[in-house]
Amino acid sequence: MEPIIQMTGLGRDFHVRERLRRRKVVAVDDLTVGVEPGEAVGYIGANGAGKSTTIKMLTGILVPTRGEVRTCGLHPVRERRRLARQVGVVFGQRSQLWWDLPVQESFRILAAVHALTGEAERARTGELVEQLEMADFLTTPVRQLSLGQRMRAEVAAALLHSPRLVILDEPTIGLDVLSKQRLREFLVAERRLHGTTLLLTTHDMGDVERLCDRVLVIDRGRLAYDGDLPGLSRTVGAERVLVVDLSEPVPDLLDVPGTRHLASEGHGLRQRLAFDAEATTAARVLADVSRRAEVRDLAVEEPDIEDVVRRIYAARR
Ligand SMILES: Nc1ncnc2c1ncn2[C@@H]1O[C@H](COP(=O)(O)OP(=O)(O)OP(=O)(O)O)[C@@H](O)[C@H]1O
Repeated sequence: MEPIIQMTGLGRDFHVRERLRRRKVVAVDDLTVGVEPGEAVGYIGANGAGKSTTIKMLTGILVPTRGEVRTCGLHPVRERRRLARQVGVVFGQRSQLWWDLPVQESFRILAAVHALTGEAERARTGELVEQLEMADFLTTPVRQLSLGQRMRAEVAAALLHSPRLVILDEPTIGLDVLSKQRLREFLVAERRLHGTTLLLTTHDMGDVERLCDRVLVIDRGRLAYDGDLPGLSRTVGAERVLVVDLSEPVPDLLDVPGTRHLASEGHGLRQRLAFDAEATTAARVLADVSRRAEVRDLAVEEPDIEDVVRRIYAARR
């Protein structure tokens, strides 16, 4: 099958004026990545790493300086209108809704733009209204919506024409826990029902954990990692954490080989020990702890993904 996104040696420079000089900023460099139909890909990186620039090239907003890009088999700049029929884009910070119109009017206009009419329009709008729980604010002008409501309306607007590829730039930024959860559940369902391909940039690792089966890390314009989340943790040797509940309070377990004591609660009844999964195992740490105190319960926590990404950047400096 033809990849839905294919970037080959893709690059984009900007020339910025600094006092009297012009300085070249290489925003994206030598990016070669293919995304297959149906994949859900998290595109992550620090501020200024080049995520938005990549998305703008994928959607035809920016012309690349170097290399090639095909989105849905199309040339994004030259075939931008054809591409718009197959791609839905959500920019967390920018709206494609009409500020003074009720939400449902925006949907009607967008449906007309995409030549979606009659029963097809009713069915798709009905599906989105139900799944994104928008019935209560369909007649409310967009400017009066809460952020969570507006984001749901934005996502519905971008997905009204059932695009094959949905690109989301920071879709959950600023949302409360419940709104985030709703939006994520919707995207998971949309993908399951329609085989939609997702590409999302985010600083929220919860988005990546719950939505994506592949992660691309971009660092200063270049691809730093391409694989799954557990692999990302292994690559940087991130620590896991053993949490032990003990039968009686004991002093902090500071000398368990291969571990770092993180914290104690309840005068030492619960202790948290970080360990490097490459250097030792949870079983070995547990055996050592058991020699010092009776363990009533335990849990092993996976690496904190924020920490993982910080380590990737640090390793490349
Ligand atoms: N229009 C522009 N003119 C000049 N420089 C730009 C322009 N757009 C982006 N850049 C520069 O290109 C680099 C990459 O920016 P980009 O917006 O793609 O990063 P990002 O990963 O999306 O960051 P963020 O997470 O902060 O949104 C940065 O150094 C940025 O300052």
